[in-house]
Amino acid sequence: MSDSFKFWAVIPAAGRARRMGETASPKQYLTIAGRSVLEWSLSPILARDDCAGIVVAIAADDTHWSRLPIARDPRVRTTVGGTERAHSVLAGLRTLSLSDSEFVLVHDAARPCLAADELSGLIEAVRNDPVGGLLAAPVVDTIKRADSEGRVAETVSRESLWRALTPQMFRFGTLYRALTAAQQQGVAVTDEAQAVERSGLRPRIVAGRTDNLKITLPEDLIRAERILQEMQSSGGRR
Ligand SMILES: Nc1ccn([C@@H]2O[C@H](COP(=O)(O)OP(=O)(O)OP(=O)(O)O)[C@@H](O)[C@H]2O)c(=O)n1
Ligand SMILES: C[C@](O)(CO)[C@H](O)COP(=O)(O)O
Repeated sequence: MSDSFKFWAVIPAAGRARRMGETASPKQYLTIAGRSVLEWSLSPILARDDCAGIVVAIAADDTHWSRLPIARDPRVRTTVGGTERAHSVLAGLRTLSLSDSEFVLVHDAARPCLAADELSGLIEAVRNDPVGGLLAAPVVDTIKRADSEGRVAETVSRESLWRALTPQMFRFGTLYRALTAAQQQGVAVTDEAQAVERSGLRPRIVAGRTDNLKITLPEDLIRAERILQEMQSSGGRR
């Protein structure tokens, strides 16, 4: 019997990339290893048969998206994002007509190095989970909290600390209600899991790859390009 599991993806791509400084275009549209960051981020998701479709939340004044070849893919639609990442994700959810139990996967447009095996790992670990979950990487550095003078206030135990990555995958009803509640309460959640945690649930942590980096600062572009070139030379998205 064929597996009927399907998920929709929401891709927040409406950011202004302020931490990148002056660039030719917002970071999600910069070209690395021959393709835009955004197209790299979408490609492992579009390569899956269980992806029912993708909603990309773009800025209201975005002039880049329509020039990308992927904009002509019938499985990909766009909507206008919001002032915060969480608002852009919620805008994407609002375009979907899904039952509460259907899954939605959220992946940053600024994470182009997502590997196929890592994506599969999340989906297989979460598709039967009652809450949902996220890719994350264990914290391996010693963590310091700084004081107002830029000196060490304390060393924070890294025991059981993880860095949240994306994708993060939750059932539509759980995520929609959690993000709506956070917005109504004026709470700026920085990932989907935080909103779900605020609703009293505990998302599953799934170990992701440390090279699933988010392009945030200029030096991240070079790192991401090297990772993608290594992926290509080793025969595709691992
Ligand atoms: N209002 C926003 C803010 C961010 N994002 C998206 O969320 C992802 C992660 O956000 P981040 O790395 O912070 O991107 P920016 O907000 O663009 O970066 P900055 O904070 O440096 O401006 C990115 O794909 C970004 O496009 C979004 O869709 N809508
Ligand atoms: C969602 C995220 O990528 C998980 O680490 C991160 O929280 C996004 O933060 P940003 O400040 O919106 O980039």
